[in-house]
Amino acid sequence: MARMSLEIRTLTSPDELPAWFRAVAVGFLRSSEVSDEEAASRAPGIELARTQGAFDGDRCVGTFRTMPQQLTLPGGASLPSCAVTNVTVSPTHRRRGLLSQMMARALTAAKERGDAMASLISAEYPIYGRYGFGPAAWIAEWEVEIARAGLDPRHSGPADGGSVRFADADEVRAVGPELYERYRGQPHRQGVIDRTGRWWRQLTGQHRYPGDQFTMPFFAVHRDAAGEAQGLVVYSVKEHWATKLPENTVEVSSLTALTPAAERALWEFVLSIDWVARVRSGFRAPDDVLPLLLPDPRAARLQTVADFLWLRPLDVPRLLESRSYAVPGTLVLDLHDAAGLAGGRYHLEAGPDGAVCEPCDADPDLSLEIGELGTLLLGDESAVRLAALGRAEEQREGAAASADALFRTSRRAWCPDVF
Ligand SMILES: CC(=O)SCCNC(=O)CCNC(=O)[C@H](O)C(C)(C)COP(=O)(O)OP(=O)(O)OC[C@H]1O[C@@H](n2cnc3c(N)ncnc32)[C@H](O)[C@@H]1OP(=O)(O)O
Repeated sequence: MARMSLEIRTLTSPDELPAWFRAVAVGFLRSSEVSDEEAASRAPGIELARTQGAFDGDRCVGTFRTMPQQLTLPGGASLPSCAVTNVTVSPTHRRRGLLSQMMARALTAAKERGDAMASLISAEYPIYGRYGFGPAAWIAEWEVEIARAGLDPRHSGPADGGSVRFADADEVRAVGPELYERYRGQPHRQGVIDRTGRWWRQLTGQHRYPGDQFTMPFFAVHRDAAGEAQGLVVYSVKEHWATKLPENTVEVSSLTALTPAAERALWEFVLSIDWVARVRSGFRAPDDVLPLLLPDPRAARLQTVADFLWLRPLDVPRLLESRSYAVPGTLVLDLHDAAGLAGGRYHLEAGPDGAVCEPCDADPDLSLEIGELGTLLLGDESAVRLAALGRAEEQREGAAASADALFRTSRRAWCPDVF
């Protein structure tokens, strides 16, 4: 049998994109065909220099792409992350190391570029741990049965004296991006990522792919008493009538609120629409307040809890110096990184006023794989739990609890967007 000649390389010409998009569609089991028209409409979102293909002769059998991303850390600062997406290897070429090679190239490039970390949303749990990624933020989804929730349909409107009004696509494009920028800079928004102009154009139907089934969603903006936009909810309605009884479902795709009053007002709004029997929350932070806004929280039934955002540290001092810490403390971390990108021993001196993290030779307090630091970075996992699981090793008794005192956050990390 002739041996295959497999080549992995960065795409060099937009002419290669149609075959590359077809390979993505095949890898994701979507279709074996992507029209040239659709490929052309997807091409402007792609940075060729960050797009890899695996080729068997002239056939594209593997895909891997990265994008620039800003990712918020505890405290509200954000750092550049190398966002990984469109990872596929054709079923005919799997388990021969193609992904491993594309990942190694992408992480090396990200490190050289100065990205502090890499991020992705993992299709399956077991794929990315081997490359130094760890699950850093989880999602939860609820379905609220309105009849059981006990809400008073005569509720008196937003607690801040503001209003909730529908907005059209133009208003959303005018108000949404700035509102969201303020949102992702708030102190407890760790895990939130930036949204591009293209993201907003897609949301509002200004940018559509040929063949997409787009229906304009409903947009409602909450403004406070001074008229300042403080929140935006985006939802669609799944229609169902059961012999003259309305059984419609509101499906929230995004709810962003800058204040607790706006958050409450927008949830109460979507929970009080006539003809609606159920509200699906969409993917939210696992500690979202939604159930507790209901007189009967059990009316919010949990549908999904799952890992979502995975992080791979690339620049440990920058990551640990850029996040916030509620209490003062010091910790020496011994980080193992088989890829040689971010491992080593680091001394962290942290506190509410800032942190210094430097390479050192001191005796370590805690030893762990680099991916476990990805898991701890946003404060969503306990080092004590990782130690109990054998995923972190205490070199000093009590070090895991000290790490938790430093790293854990009062609100849970959340990434609102799929990328
Ligand atoms: C960010 C995103 O885009 S997530 C989307 C990921 N893509 C998909 O899930 C689409 C369907 N799957 C695929 O296309 C491929 O199977 C991929 C991309 C997941 C893996 O590609 P491959 O080229 O087969 O991976 P590769 O051969 O480099 O695997 C390296 C190691 O990871 C393991 N591995 C790869 N995929 C998986 C998996 N899905 N589950 C468990 N282990 C896996 C391999 O067994 C191998 O282990 P080994 O080194 O101990 O032998």
